Amino acid sequence: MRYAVLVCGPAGAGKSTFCGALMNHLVASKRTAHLVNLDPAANPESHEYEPVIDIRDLISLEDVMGELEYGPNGGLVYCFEYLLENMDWLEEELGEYENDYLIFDCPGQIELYTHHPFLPTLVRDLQRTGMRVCSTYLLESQFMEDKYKFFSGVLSAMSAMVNLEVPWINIMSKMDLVTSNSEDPASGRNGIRKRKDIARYLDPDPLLIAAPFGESSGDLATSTNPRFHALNQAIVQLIEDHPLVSFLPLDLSSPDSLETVLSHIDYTMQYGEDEEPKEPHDLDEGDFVDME
Ligand SMILES: Nc1nc2c(ncn2[C@@H]2O[C@H](COP(=O)(O)OP(=O)(O)OP(=O)(O)O)[C@@H](O)[C@H]2O)c(=O)[nH]1
Ligand SMILES: [Mg+2]
Repeated sequence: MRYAVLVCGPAGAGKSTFCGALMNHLVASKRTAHLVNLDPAANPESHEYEPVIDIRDLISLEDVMGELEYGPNGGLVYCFEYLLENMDWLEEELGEYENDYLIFDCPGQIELYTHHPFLPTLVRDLQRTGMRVCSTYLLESQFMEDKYKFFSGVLSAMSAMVNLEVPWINIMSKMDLVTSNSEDPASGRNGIRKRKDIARYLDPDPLLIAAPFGESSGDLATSTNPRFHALNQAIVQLIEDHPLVSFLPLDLSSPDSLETVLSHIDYTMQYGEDEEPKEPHDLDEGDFVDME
């Protein structure tokens, strides 16, 4: 059985860093894993591990921009369309990896996750070749500093999730930054200082945007334009009715945190089907203890 873990999320969410950390962790646990780079714009030095398969061997953004005179965004879309037309290239490259765990570092263009057919087509192709696919979606912890930015992140995660129809794990990356913030009483602009506040973001509480929250946030009813109140209310209702998104915290400075995330990934793919299926580590109060 072959396993594919897609690492998705907006630009700069920490996808490539997470891929490297996951590779390190798997190698240290004596498991075979390989990195696949699907980002045509990736800097060759951005990966700690040399990718075994690299979209840049098929097409690179530099060439597209240079030869076809595309701008960076049009160029990226061109690269993915080119890959979709040449999926036999990817299948051939993947053919060498039987019984392996493949980590796909995806590009950070949000369009790819919301409405471009690239990822759904890729997933269907991978599944057709008998791979078990799961996707992770990273949002960085700085999103928690601004409720509106945070909920737009939640909505984009939701949109990507319903678009892809594979087992899905949302990850709040760069949690180490929240820890260092919390040591500084002057920071935590929106009151992300206490454990229970973090919990309201990891398991998004729609009331964060419906009602005033924390001392420093002010009264949202007066701080936002009344024209948006009905929209906010509708978003609150949507998230309340469809609580699809919750986040696993990822703090790369803690090996336990990475292990917890990995155990969830393994569990959703039922990694090692001959073995007893493992329960994922419980995400309990203890996971936040060292964040205080
Ligand atoms: N503090 C902290 N910084 C991180 C962490 N992960 C990534 N970063 C930093 O965030 C920036 C972006 O990280 P990348 O891993 O390149 O993010 P990406 O999602 O691959 O970015 P794109 O491929 O450009 O979309 C880099 O400067 C990293 O050093 C983390 O866990 N903690
Ligand atoms: Mg990257």
